[in-house]
Amino acid sequence: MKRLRSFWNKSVFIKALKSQKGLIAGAALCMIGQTALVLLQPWPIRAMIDHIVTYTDHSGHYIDRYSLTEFVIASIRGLIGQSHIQFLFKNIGLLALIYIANALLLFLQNITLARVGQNITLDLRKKLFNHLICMPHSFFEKSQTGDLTSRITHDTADTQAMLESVLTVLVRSIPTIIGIIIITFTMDRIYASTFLMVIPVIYMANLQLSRRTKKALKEQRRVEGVLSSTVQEAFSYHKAVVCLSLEDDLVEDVTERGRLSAERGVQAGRYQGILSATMDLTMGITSLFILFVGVLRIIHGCLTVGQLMVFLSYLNNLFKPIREVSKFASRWAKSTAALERIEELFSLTPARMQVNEDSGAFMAPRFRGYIRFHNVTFGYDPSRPVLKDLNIAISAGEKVALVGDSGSGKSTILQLLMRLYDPNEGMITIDGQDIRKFSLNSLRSQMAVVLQDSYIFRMSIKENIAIAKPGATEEEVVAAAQAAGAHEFIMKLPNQYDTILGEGGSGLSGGQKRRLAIARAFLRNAPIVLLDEPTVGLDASTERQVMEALARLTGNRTTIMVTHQLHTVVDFDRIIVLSAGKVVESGKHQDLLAQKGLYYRLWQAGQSKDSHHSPEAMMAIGAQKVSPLSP
Ligand SMILES: Nc1ncnc2c1ncn2[C@@H]1O[C@H](COP(=O)(O)OP(=O)(O)OP(=O)(O)O)[C@@H](O)[C@H]1O
Repeated sequence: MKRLRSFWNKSVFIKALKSQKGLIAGAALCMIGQTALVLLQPWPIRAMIDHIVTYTDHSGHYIDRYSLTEFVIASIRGLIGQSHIQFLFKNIGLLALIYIANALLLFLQNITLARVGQNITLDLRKKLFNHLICMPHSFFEKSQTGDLTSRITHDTADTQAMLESVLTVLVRSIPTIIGIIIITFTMDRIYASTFLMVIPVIYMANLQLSRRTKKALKEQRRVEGVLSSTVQEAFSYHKAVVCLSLEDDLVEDVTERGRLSAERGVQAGRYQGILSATMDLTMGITSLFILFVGVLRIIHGCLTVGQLMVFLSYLNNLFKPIREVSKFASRWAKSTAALERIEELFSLTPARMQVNEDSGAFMAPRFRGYIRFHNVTFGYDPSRPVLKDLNIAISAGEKVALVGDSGSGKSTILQLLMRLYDPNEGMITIDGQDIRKFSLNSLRSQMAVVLQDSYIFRMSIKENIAIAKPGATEEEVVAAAQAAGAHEFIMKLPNQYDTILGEGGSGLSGGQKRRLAIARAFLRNAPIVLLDEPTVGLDASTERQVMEALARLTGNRTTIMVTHQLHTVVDFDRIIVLSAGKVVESGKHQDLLAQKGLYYRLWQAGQSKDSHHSPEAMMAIGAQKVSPLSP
């Protein structure tokens, strides 16, 4: 009960439902109306039949008396004047009204349910995406993107079925079945008992066959899921497929899975065929049974012919609600499974993932760029700190390199500065103000970031650059590309700035992608520049071009660059050397080399890869010429 109450109060789905209560009530009213009409429907028929049986001569003598014209005239007279066939018009009119009202209610119910379903799906998708996109990167590293996508697209849509089946069963099917039972019992208790016997027969036949059909369909979907992953993988890794000559194997694999899927499809089709044939047969046999017992009841004088018609009509109307009830369990299971998968994601908000904006957060003023880490301790898992009691001060306009062993916490420092995470202890300030006081947007928009992966989206070059500054003009985009040294290669592309880039920037070289990222950073015109391995993986000449562009970008902005390529930062104002989350050395390149500590060893290790930059040689020639990032 407690769990249910907590679900009721906290569930995102229930909240979405509550926001649609007006429309849901509307759909429920339509269903209630339909239930009443289904129960009413046989009564005019009963009235007509009993009237005919009681008052009409059905010996057959009069059949030849009327010609067609006389028949039409007599009917019209009956309609306009007092006549014994008035009852016919009255009841047929009533039936017509029932059918029209039923059609109208069905139409209203369908459009209302479609609207509610779509609103709920939209609401869930929006909230879920919003929730997930704010998760830290580590979450996506651990999750399967395909699974997350499926939860946002399919599971949110499956919850629609839940609402529809609950409403249908509670408001239409069960009340219809109960209504029919009550009415038939008030008419003829004995006959109604035989009538009651057929309900479990229809229910069980339906349940058994739907289960088997569902199982076959589920198996088919599973095989198709594997098939689509294989196809997706083959297309995504097409280059590897060609290089490893995997085409024939893949064709065989896809054909085999396709064959399995087709087999399951045929099996499901067979069950569906058996299901509908069995349902038709059950319906026929139960109708015969009801007819047989009904005629006996008439012969015994316990029932009128009209009442028998009511029973037969109700029997006909019983099949649909029973079918709906028997399908309910499986629909409910499917929808609740989808809902659980959605709620599971919403519940993923451990404290360490939360970077909340203070209620009193304000727009940060334009930064000068004085950054300080005050006794910062942080761990992705707080019990295992990555940074320990870290103190760093970076003056406005200073260029600082963060170097050190792999895993020493360099990139984490940048992430804390961008507030992707908050320190477990200590504080980070910019221009003397705790960064938690600023609104996240005003903080992050004052940082230009260039990472080793340039994150090129599937859109035009122009749009790819302009995302750094919403509303940027074409002139601004071109100026940023020029400053980043990207303009020349862009102009050589077939559609220049309008060239649509492939997924992940396919079609561009690593250096070109990096320059697009720098163009974005230029456009942002931020006082703080954060660079995380911006030249990794580039050849010497491309690296030089990228470093030249970066030198223009950093200008007199506060710059923090994380790198393992020490020769790119030799002329930085300061190099901070980290080891196991602590600052172990700090100073200029030459001084650090002279200390012969960790930096010296890292430098040496780097030089063994590139003999041109031996420490001695560097000390001799001076760093100034090596790095284009010289002020
Ligand atoms: N999202 C994360 N979740 C959990 N642990 C993480 C996460 N990101 C990094 N770490 C861990 O934190 C430590 C520091 O990582 P960080 O990326 O800051 O180091 P780094 O010095 O930049 O390393 P590298 O030079 O290899 O890029 C590493 O042990 C890493 O495994």
